Amino acid sequence: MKKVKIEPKELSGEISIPPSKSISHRAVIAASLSSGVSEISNIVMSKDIKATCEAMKQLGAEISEVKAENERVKLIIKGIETFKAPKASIDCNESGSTLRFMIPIAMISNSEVSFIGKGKLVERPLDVYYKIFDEQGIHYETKDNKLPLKINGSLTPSTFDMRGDVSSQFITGLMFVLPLLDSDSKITITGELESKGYIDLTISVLSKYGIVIENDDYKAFYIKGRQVYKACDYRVEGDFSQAAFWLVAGCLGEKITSSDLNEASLQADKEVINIIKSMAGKISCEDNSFIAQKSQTKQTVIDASQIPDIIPVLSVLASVSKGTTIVKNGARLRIKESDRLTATKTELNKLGADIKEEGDTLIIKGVSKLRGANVDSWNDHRIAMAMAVASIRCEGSIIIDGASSVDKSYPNFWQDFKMLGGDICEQS
Ligand SMILES: O=C(O)C1=C[C@@H](OP(=O)(O)O)[C@@H](O)[C@H](O)C1
Ligand SMILES: C=C(OP(=O)(O)O)C(=O)O
Repeated sequence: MKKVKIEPKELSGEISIPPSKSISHRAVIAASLSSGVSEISNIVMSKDIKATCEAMKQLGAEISEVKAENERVKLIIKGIETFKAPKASIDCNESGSTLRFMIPIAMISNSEVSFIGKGKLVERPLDVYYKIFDEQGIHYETKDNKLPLKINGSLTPSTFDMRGDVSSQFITGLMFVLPLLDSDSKITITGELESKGYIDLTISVLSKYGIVIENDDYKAFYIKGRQVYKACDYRVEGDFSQAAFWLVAGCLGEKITSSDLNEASLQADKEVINIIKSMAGKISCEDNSFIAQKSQTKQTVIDASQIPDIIPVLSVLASVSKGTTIVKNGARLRIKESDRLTATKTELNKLGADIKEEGDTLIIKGVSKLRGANVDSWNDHRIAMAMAVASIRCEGSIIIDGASSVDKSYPNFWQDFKMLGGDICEQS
């Protein structure tokens, strides 16, 4: 689907939130590294999760899909017995998580491995790994620091000094493999660790598979070598990054209930609840469902450093809230599927929002209404979905180009939008 045209309408109803993409990646990898068979239920085979499954299969995991309800599947994963050398390049498509997680894992095969990808992934930074390869004398080839990347060598247990402000995905990547090395390792973080919640998720999923990582206040992580992954059945909980779209939609329109979320979740983007409440958004919680209702919201200050994925949709809410909202510490938003600071500002301003970018800060002055216009997703799923939510408050129809970018994480997004009453039609 290239373009969608949306006629402004308030949405309402109940939505079963799709499973967490971040947890799905981690569960698929941990099960693939385990001895024995694991069942991972409540998975959506979005493009990113498919890329991770294909990568683990290339290394020797056996993964089969059992159809469950709606678009969800259960994966039966027989863990890798002997690591295989990948026969072809590992295609990470547009998934930063897949690339940063798979690099150290594929190196266990101790053969030459190569990585390819598409879109902005080709240029998303990998320097944190290149520094480690240089320190450990690992041979790698890349042109202008872009994919494709070839690596020949394996990691040695060590103390790894890693920057905390580029992407937490490098730290998660090492956490998958350091337990398998033949002696102990330590990761020390230089600077402040951003996206901490994603590290909590990694440690939590790994612990279910028998792996222990000691966290010394996010400044250092101690990882014993010679640990063994043990197969474990796992049901993936709902995704707060995706729920954010419907929670904002509920505050802009009518009542929307987002179900299948875990009230006690470790997901960083659960913070969306506190942020919307701080903006006077009406959100209540009942039995792991969150109910959002039409609200007159007001300005706030949002620190983007721990929650980069929910900034586009929170900017939609801020655009039609009273007062001026500040989104600060957004530097890492520029190295996602798009430059999310510029994309959010540019596309929402086309709809009549009043957003300025100053350094890595967005200054969002609330306006009383938005207007219809043609906007672009910048091939970023989170921009496409944020624009769809913005349509609720537009005074004319909006056309979103690059609508199929949602397939990266939420292939059923447009069906769900329609199910809640959205008036959309596909355009060629
Ligand atoms: O580990 C993960 O699952 C993720 C970590 C975050 O990235 P950064 O650590 O690069 O901010 C987040 O933006 C991404 O969507 C998923
Ligand atoms: C940035 C994202 O994912 P990734 O880094 O895995 O591409 C995302 O899902 O918004």
